[in-house]
Amino acid sequence: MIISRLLFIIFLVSGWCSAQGYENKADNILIVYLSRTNNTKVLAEMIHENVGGNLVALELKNPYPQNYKSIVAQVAEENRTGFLPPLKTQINMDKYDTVFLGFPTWGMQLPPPIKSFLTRHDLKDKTVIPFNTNAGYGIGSSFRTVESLCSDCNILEGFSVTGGIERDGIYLAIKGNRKVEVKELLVEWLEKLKPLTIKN
Ligand SMILES: Cc1cc2nc3c(=O)[nH]c(=O)nc-3n(C[C@H](O)[C@H](O)[C@H](O)COP(=O)(O)O)c2cc1C
Repeated sequence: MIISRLLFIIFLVSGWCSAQGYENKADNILIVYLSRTNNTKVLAEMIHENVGGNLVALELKNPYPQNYKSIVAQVAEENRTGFLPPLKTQINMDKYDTVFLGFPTWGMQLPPPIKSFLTRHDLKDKTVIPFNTNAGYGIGSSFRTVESLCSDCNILEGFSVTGGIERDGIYLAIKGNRKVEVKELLVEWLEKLKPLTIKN
């Protein structure tokens, strides 16, 4: 009796997985993201729920200051000088062929740690899919910079939504009804990508 119930559960779960359509590729999918106030992290987790794969938060050797004005000033200086902050997170890219790359907009640009990631990891010939949250001012030059730092990657259509407004004390904004709304948009986007990311 217990065994037949167990078999039934396995049957249901495997049916659900194949309905997602990503099951063959899950081991080859990396979802890597930078997030300070967790909005981008929520998107990363939603993508992970839908496509599986490995979920990795990028960490820095020297974390940014907590204070908003201090981080804004530091990021502006890093962007000005082209400084690439060293990463604590090192990823062996060999086993991945699809990389979901998540980041907030910082100073209307790609955050320096993502520039570090793209510069210090070999993503040649991999499929790269950017996703982003911002305070309502959009992606700025961030997606274009992904393209230029990853010119030998196959970059697919990215996804971007409004997240928090740290400047005004609004930190995690993708929660409650807003989370439900964002999830619908995100699933719609993933459905469009599916034929491009699954190779049989
Ligand atoms: C240093 C810094 C710079 C930012 N610059 C911008 C910006 O130029 N445009 C914008 O729309 N939002 C900007 N933001 C807001 C974040 O993009 C937004 O809050 C995002 O949702 C944060 O994502 P997270 O919660 O994953 O860290 C900035 C935030 C920080 C900390």
